[in-house]
Amino acid sequence: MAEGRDEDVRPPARQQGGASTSQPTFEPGQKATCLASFDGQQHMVEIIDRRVERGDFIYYVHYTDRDRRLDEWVTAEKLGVWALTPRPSLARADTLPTVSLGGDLLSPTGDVNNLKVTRRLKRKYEETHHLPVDEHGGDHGHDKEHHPPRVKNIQVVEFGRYEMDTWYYSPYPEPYASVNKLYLCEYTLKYFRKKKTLLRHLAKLDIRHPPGDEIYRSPPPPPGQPNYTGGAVTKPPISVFEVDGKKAKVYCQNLCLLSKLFLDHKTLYYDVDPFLFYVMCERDQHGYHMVGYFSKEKSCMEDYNLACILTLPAYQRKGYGKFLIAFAYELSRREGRVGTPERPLSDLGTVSFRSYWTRVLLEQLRNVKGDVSIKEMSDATMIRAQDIVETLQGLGLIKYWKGTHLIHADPRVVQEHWAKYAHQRVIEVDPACLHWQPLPTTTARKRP
Ligand SMILES: CC(=O)SCCNC(=O)CCNC(=O)[C@H](O)C(C)(C)COP(=O)(O)OP(=O)(O)OC[C@H]1O[C@@H](n2cnc3c(N)ncnc32)[C@H](O)[C@@H]1OP(=O)(O)O
Repeated sequence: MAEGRDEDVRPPARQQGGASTSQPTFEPGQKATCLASFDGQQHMVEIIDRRVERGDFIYYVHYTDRDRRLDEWVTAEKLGVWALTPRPSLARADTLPTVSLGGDLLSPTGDVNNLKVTRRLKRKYEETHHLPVDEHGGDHGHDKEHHPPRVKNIQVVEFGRYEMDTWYYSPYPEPYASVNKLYLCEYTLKYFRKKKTLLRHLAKLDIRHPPGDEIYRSPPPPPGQPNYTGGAVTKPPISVFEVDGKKAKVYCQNLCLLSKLFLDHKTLYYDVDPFLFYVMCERDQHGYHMVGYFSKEKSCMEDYNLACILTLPAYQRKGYGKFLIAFAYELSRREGRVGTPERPLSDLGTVSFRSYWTRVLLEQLRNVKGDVSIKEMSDATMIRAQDIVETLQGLGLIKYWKGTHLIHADPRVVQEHWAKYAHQRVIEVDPACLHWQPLPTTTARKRP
């Protein structure tokens, strides 16, 4: 057996920086195990940062098999030394890119015992073992300078009648970036450190909607039905505003700062001129309450019909995300261009688009008589062909034959899949409520 393979990878158990316990200390960048608060189980973590609190270290950890929104500060008692011991799966040649390196084992931090590892091997190892891919490698176009700090700064935002825990770091300017709780105006998206300053701002404010054109307005509830109160009525009155990044620059920049709190891979904050923002609001007697938005490039050489999408956490899992996605495809329909979201998709973005595509395609297949091609499906739904192929592959409704993908929609299989979607709560986009026409060039659009 190669030297070093069986050895535990242990951090130096020494006291540092005034910490007083006998617990081993951990360095930023080190791997450890941690008892996670989200499921009470042990997970592998990377130590991102540490600070001294009441004489002991506390650590900011990233669960390497989970999304960064679960990153958290933990006390040393929750951490354990991560010991690298041989496991059957690690000994398999097909999962070990290091076999060619003289049988030495790549340590979880990416070092091979006394050997140099190529970048490609390190990446392959990280992918095979679901470790975070080296973030300076440019997976999402980030490099060292542009990647934001990884420790969450603002913990809570108050927005309208909701208080929401944040998920990620956002580059709000100082001194706002260092507060625990930020107060936001839900109409202007301006941010405040103190509630009384927000209230003074609201008292002087005479608009109660986003600064753009209301291009979509669903009808009010039928007579006798109470106004939407957050769950009583399945179809809340909804409006969508088109906000131009060039005309309402500060609002759109504030929107990007807010959405960064919930979007890990977002890089756009200040250069908002080339984008239009479609801001979705619930309407009531007090005004228009923003629930989410998506952005779209004014002039896009690719097929992208949506750059970033967000539903604020207080409004998530009510069908608003799929409404926004359907809205983006309705705009594509009016433009006469198929569309697809900009990549990469987040985990929640993937789930939401997959769910939207599946439902729409199953609906098509249920109604179609005889054979249908991918091109016909794409023309009918405005969904890009590649997204159709991948979705139908996942459902087992497509075959690859003589170099071509052929839809093979057995009605029984379609019906089986559809049964899962039939009772879903869907907020439909009503084309009759959308007052929007594209101009021949998408860069300059005339209002209807
Ligand atoms: C191109 C891009 O911008 S990718 C980035 C996407 N945006 C983000 O990740 C920002 C943070 N996330 C969000 O804002 C939201 O989760 C969104 C926009 C992705 C979805 O918004 P929601 O209003 O929750 O969407 P909606 O209620 O329509 O649900 C969509 C699907 O996602 C599922 N879903 C939503 N949240 C969760 C969750 N936390 N866990 C598991 N599934 C979830 C829903 O169950 C639903 O699936 P189903 O149709 O099979 O039941």
